[in-house]
Amino acid sequence: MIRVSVVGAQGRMGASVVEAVEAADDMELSAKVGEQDDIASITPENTDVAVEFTVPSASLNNVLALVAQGVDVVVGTTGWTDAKLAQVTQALDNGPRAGQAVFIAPNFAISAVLADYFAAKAAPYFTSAEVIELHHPDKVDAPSGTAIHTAQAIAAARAAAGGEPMPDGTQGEAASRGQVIDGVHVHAVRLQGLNAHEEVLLGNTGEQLVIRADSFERSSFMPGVLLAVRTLAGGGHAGLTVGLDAFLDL
Ligand SMILES: NC(=O)C1=CN([C@@H]2O[C@H](COP(=O)(O)OP(=O)(O)OC[C@H]3O[C@@H](n4cnc5c(N)ncnc54)[C@H](O)[C@@H]3O)[C@@H](O)[C@H]2O)C=CC1
Ligand SMILES: O=C(O)C1=N[C@H](C(=O)O)C[C@H](O)C1
Repeated sequence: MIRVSVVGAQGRMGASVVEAVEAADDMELSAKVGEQDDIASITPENTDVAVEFTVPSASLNNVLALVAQGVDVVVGTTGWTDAKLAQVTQALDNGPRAGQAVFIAPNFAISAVLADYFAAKAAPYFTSAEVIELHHPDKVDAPSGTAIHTAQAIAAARAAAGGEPMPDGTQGEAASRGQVIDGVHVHAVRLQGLNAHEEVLLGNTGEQLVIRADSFERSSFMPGVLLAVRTLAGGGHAGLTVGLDAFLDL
């Protein structure tokens, strides 16, 4: 049995992970840790993999604490920057156990992972690309971690193909054009009734490709979370890995 502890267990995602772990035949729930609990209670003696879904302001410290304890971590919380990722890599290098692993996914839903992948594949063939993410109004961060990741992937694919900057006649600063991430405009919608959705618009003269992913329920993230837990528990992924595509045969 894989012993799993959940950090942020009382949150929307944390509670779904608790349910998914309890329903999995090959896993057992070890600890449920919330904001008021001591994360140091999670140790290699009681936990094979910790799953972390909290808030961007707390996630880095949680991950560093778990790595210092010698615990492998699957992270779904957003807000990761290159500087934060570098701190995780450094912590892993100094971890108390050989072969320690941290896995971070901007999105665990297969639809979103594939949308991201297809967008990067398509990007070099289009003059313009913009990203629209749409979420429930309780979400604290904007734009979504997924949209940032998608924009970066589009920009990298365009740059690798030697693409020109996108045409845009807007004059001066215009907030309504969204946040520009690596040259790609990203727009965030918060709407009651939505869960997690993303559209990538790709345009050429006279044509458009729309790639859309919809997570209607949080259950859509659970197969990806469990895949990551099983993969880390199986070993062989020492160090920091980002993105569920690393564990898929794409
Ligand atoms: N990677 C993915 O596929 C997905 C990622 N997310 C991300 O996961 C994160 C959590 O989302 P939700 O569950 O909707 O938020 P939420 O607000 O429902 O839950 C966050 C929980 O973390 C707890 N918390 C805050 N600080 C903590 C700390 N220091 N230690 C332990 N617990 C702490 C809060 O008390 C709360 O219960 C967000 O960053 C969100 O964007 C959400 C859905 C899917
Ligand atoms: O907060 C959410 O709900 C989600 N957060 C992640 C993100 O910011 O990309 C993943 C998914 O979009 C749901």
